[in-house]
Amino acid sequence: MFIQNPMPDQIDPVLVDELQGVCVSTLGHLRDDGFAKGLIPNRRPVKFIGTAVTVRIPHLDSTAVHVATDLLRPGDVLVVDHSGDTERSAFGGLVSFTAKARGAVGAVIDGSINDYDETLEYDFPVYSRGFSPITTRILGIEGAINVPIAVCGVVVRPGDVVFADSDGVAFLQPHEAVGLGALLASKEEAEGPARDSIAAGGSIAEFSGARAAFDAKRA
Ligand SMILES: O=C([O-])CC(=O)C(=O)O
Ligand SMILES: [Mg+2]
Repeated sequence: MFIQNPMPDQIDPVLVDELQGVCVSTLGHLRDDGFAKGLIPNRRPVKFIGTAVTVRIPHLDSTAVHVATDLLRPGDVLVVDHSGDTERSAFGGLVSFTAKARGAVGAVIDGSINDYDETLEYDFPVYSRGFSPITTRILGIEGAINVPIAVCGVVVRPGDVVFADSDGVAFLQPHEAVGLGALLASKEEAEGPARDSIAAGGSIAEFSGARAAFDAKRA
């Protein structure tokens, strides 16, 4: 059976701009949930922020990936739940070429990819579990587009914010991203004076609070 829900509203371009200026790992200093643990990028440095268009496929059939890829809009990110399969790739050169041609800013595949060199040639950023030369087929068995999916144990809804850079991928609901760029920027800006102080002989442990926390429980 196939499901195709409408394309999600795209995230506010202001949120995209705000998150462009900050690091995913700065969010990782503040929370543990929502990260796609275990995925690697096809290249570094990498940075993309966009709207999740979700796809779930079974192990062997990538029919829904091809259909969804045609629907991508500028600013979208293709996010694929391959139902736990890593032996077969459902994402290769032609899919990345099409995604890029539609204006998508990246892809996040909870599965393997193929045509690795081609993805680089098209300069299309893809996070995945790795690489496989064995691919899916167009079998018309089943798949779902724009439904909630699981990516590395994280629930991703169509329209979620995909926040990716060289350190990894975070998924946020749009309301969680409001004001987040400013919060992360203020945290990063605080490191400027810390660097100046450390360069002059100051202490990272004083800056971070580690010295005080350590001493408070020192045996
Ligand atoms: O077609 C596929 O499913 C994967 C592939 O090789 C491509 O995208 O070029
Ligand atoms: Mg191919």
